[in-house]
Amino acid sequence: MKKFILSVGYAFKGLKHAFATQLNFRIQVSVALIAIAMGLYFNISNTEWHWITLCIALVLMMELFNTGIEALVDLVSPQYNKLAGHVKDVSAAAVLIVAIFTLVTGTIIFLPKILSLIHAA
Ligand SMILES: Nc1ncnc2c1ncn2[C@@H]1O[C@H](COP(=O)(O)OP(=O)(O)OP(=O)(O)O)[C@@H](O)[C@H]1O
Repeated sequence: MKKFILSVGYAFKGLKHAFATQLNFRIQVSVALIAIAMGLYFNISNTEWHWITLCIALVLMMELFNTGIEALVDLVSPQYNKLAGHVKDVSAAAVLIVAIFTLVTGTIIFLPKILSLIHAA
């Protein structure tokens, strides 16, 4: 049990480190909070909450993996290395894919609600 609590502590240490050092992670957390506020405002359905929370989890998870991979590349290859560059680029591409998926999902869920709010005004 003590080992489990320690592991959770290390995970929170990682979160704190990513938040303190990564501007992108702070932006993504802010966007996630805005999405949650919009979900509450528009009173979205359970299914829509599932999609929104899935997107939030995927984006934050991919950014954390990307941060870890970047740190590992910098550790093992501080000098310019073509392969090291590829590793970072591919890792960044994974974040991009999830970001596009999130943008599409957010648009499908929120755009009709925003438009009907505008029309009702
Ligand atoms: N050691 C390296 N060898 C070759 N190319 C690299 C190396 N380090 C970085 N690059 C290239 O520069 C790009 C940007 O790298 P960088 O480490 O600045 O990442 P970043 O996405 O700007 O991350 P952050 O700003 O969060 O540190 C990489 O995607 C890669 O193309």
